[in-house]
Amino acid sequence: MAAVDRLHQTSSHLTGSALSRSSSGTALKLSVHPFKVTVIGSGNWGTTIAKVIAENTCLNPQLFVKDVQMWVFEEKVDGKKLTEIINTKHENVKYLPGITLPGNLVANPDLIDSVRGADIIVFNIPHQFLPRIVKQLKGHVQPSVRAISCLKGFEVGPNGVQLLSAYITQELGMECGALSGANLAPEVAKENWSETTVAYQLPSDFRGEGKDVDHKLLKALFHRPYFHVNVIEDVAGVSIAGALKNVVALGCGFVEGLGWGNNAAAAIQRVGLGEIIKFGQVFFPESKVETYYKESAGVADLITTCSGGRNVRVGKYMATSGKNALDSEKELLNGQSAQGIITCKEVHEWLSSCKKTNEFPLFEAVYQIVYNGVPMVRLPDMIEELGCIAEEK
Ligand SMILES: NC(=O)c1ccc[n+]([C@@H]2O[C@H](COP(=O)([O-])OP(=O)(O)OC[C@H]3O[C@@H](n4cnc5c(N)ncnc54)[C@H](O)[C@@H]3O)[C@@H](O)[C@H]2O)c1
Ligand SMILES: O=P(O)(O)OC[C@H](O)CO
Repeated sequence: MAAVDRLHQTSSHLTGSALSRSSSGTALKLSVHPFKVTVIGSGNWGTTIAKVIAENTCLNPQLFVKDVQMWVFEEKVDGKKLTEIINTKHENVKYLPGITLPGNLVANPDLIDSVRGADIIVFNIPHQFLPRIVKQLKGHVQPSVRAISCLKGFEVGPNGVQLLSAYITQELGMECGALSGANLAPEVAKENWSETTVAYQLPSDFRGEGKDVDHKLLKALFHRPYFHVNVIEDVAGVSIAGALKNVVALGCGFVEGLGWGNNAAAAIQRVGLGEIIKFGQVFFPESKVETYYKESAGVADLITTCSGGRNVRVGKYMATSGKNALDSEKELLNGQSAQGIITCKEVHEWLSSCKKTNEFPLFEAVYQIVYNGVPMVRLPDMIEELGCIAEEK
């Protein structure tokens, strides 16, 4: 039963709320019942963010149920079920090897069972799997549940281009925010200091402090001494920056793999940042330009992704090996996903449908290189040519 339902059932014998201080130092009104948290996904970042959450639920029993369910797409590793390995060895040996996970993080192969009674669901899977997950969840989660999406990408379909948080809200009825930042999973997992941005808007049916998810509660859930959280309202800006920087990182990988050096990589990031901001302004006017330069989810994530993320590595490998994107991803990432490969296709489909590909020449060039075999050396010319066509119009 969700905390809010339990809250309503027991409200007759409530005597009021008390003030508590979370491990992040934030003063919070106590929830009548602690919030139960489920993480859907257990990849490189999924496992890392589940570790962060489980550390906080353990430290804040007044706010959260200690055990955190983590849904795992079951697979065998050396003949053993991954869930069993995680629950006995406390290590995700396939997707986050070498990192000890908290004992209160429980791997669960049953999606529906993992969300039973959850008050907060954190979505953290490669976004191509989201429609199937959401379909399975329908009818098994209450709209009163709140969600945070750590996914990077878009949903392009009959409703045009959609943020993944909006897609989750549309399909499951639950309010959904976003978490994104300069957060390469292996560094966060090792507890090296970094920052992130959580974006969440209080829904119209907000039930009140201590009874519902708000900015203070989200800070208590995600903030760690090594993982500094800033909570804002701009869900669109955070999501757009997180999705599109992966496309820019592929472009960066191409010029690095071609051996063109730091200046070329900086040029790609400059053009990329401009296109990210423009995409937000044109298609999601509610997004705020300041998010892109002030927040970790903005330019900081662009820099870190273009320095050491999986997309830049895939782009570079494509350039040095001559292999295509999917083969490069498979050979380099051991089952992990470089989300820029799918995102550049989603962006191309959307821009084509509204005849605006020329206005985003870097995004379009990356798409043409990945899907139509256009030579990478044409990247500078394509950026210039397409940009000129757009200006002439
Ligand atoms: N890794 C990072 O550094 C990082 C950081 C921030 C955000 N993100 C974002 O978080 C999201 C999740 O990334 P990740 O790194 O956790 O995943 P990942 O790239 O490591 O992908 C592997 C995961 O996909 C799962 N999977 C494989 N086939 C599946 C299927 N058919 N159905 C459902 N799941 C399946 C695997 O079980 C595994 O959990 C992505 O959108 C990514 O861009 C990643
Ligand atoms: O490894 P990537 O390229 O998926 O990027 C990881 C994160 O998004 C960086 O913050």
